[in-house]
Amino acid sequence: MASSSVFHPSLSSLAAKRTVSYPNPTTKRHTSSLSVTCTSSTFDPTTNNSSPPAQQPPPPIRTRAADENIRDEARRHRPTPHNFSAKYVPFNSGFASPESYSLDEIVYRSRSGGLLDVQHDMEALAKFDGAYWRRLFDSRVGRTTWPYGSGVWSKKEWVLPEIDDDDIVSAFEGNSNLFWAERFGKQFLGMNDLWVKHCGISHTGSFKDLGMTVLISQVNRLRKLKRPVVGVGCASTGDTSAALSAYCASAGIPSIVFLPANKISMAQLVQPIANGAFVLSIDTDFDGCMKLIREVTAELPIYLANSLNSLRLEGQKTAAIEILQQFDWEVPDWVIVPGGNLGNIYAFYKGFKMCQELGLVDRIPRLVCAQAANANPLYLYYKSGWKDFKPVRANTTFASAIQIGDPVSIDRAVYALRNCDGIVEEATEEELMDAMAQADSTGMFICPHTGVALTALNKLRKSGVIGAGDRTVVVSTAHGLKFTQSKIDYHSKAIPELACRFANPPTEVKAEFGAVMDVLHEFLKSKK
Ligand SMILES: Cc1ncc(COP(=O)(O)O)c(C=O)c1O
Ligand SMILES: N[C@@H](CCOP(=O)(O)O)C(=O)O
Repeated sequence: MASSSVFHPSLSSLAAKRTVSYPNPTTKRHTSSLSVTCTSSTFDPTTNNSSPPAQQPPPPIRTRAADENIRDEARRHRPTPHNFSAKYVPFNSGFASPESYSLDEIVYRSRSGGLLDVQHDMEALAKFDGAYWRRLFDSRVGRTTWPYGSGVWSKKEWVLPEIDDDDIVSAFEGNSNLFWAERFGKQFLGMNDLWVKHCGISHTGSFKDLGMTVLISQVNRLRKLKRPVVGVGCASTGDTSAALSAYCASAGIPSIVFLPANKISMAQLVQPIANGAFVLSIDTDFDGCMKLIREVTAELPIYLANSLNSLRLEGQKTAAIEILQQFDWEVPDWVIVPGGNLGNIYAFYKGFKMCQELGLVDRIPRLVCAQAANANPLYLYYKSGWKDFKPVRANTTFASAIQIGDPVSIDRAVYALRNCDGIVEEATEEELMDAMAQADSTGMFICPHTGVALTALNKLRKSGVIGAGDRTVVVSTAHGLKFTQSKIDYHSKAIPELACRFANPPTEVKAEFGAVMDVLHEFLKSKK
């Protein structure tokens, strides 16, 4: 169903609401938003030490001279050398794999044409116990120290351990709020412990910033090493392109974005334009753009920024670590993620799994991947018992950023879901738009993709798979303000195929006291 472009003039003033972060006062388990338990942001691990200093008090907070910037300050405080390292290996083959590549190589696929993964030297990381890592990560939250003020780089040892702080390109992304969706949970789902991880409250308004800071930092390093990278390119449904162009612009690196013509929101289109990217509007869908960018990056010195490039997922996985951190390292029962190209569902799995393997937590949550019914190849595969994967032709959906029929990370997603007893659900256009409207009516302002995730939750609650008391996190992947046209269409009842049951159009009234009083009396009566 096409997103109608009918614009109701009197809806143009619909005001955005802000979500807020607050602790859950009613649950037995104590939780908080990112809490700083230590005072230092300079605490760095060293493998020279055989007994990890888990109980050691944090060193004092750094002070910066008035004429010093945070990069200069970081240079002055070079961290202690360590033995942490990471490299590319064929997906699911482990650190000892005979096939591996340095992260300084330009490589996106294994020799057999399969996916790659960034594999960390887990033995080196495991020399420090879980308490140590928890304490280190907690100590860096809420600081402006370069580069740890970023939610991604505050986990640098687990992301790109070997990159020089000086090469990092960061907008201090991450540390997004995790808020208790009290009214939505109670009113619509009978749940008391429902949370939303708002990855859309971010530099460019989506979770893509988490991965892009890593990829562009590595590109920055490659260019300093004189590797042949003239520009960075991606195919996009609107959010990858926004993040790519912003981080490239910040580093002074040319960016090239392939967008499917007329298939992304106006707000998303203007982002790369404003950031100075070379924008190609191509008469195809996302899958067509993805095919083209893969062909082009094989020929030209343009570095591929889509999540086929496993560097991206190293940043995205930090959202999972952050969720655990925000719950004071307690593990939620469920995490629900909307899926399109399917890198993110694997990134969440990887983040949770690393925390388990390195002893920060003792289990991982069950993951749910939620797809739009109009673009549901993973859902169909899941329903076939993982027997028969077929790419689909993705139909138009209001969840336009996940209108993807041939996801590049299909193998990563299946691996993640099978290893966490995961589930795949789908949402029709009516379901996702109604879920978005209901969530907004409780004070959120979510994107349609989050509507897909909430629909999945609703279905799993109704079938009893997710219990009333289960601690559940819905990942909100983009900011609702990027998708206002879909909300305008819904509240104008301008979508012929949908009933728009929860539309709340403005009441038009004459500029007369009596007329205003009449409508207000009616309104107040209806509220009694
Ligand atoms: C807003 C939004 N939500 C969800 C997704 C799905 O993420 P992934 O492609 O990693 O599955 C995307 C991009 O695809 C997106 O832009
Ligand atoms: N929603 C994405 C689609 C591409 O995903 P990627 O993670 O592979 O870059 C977008 O915004 O472009």
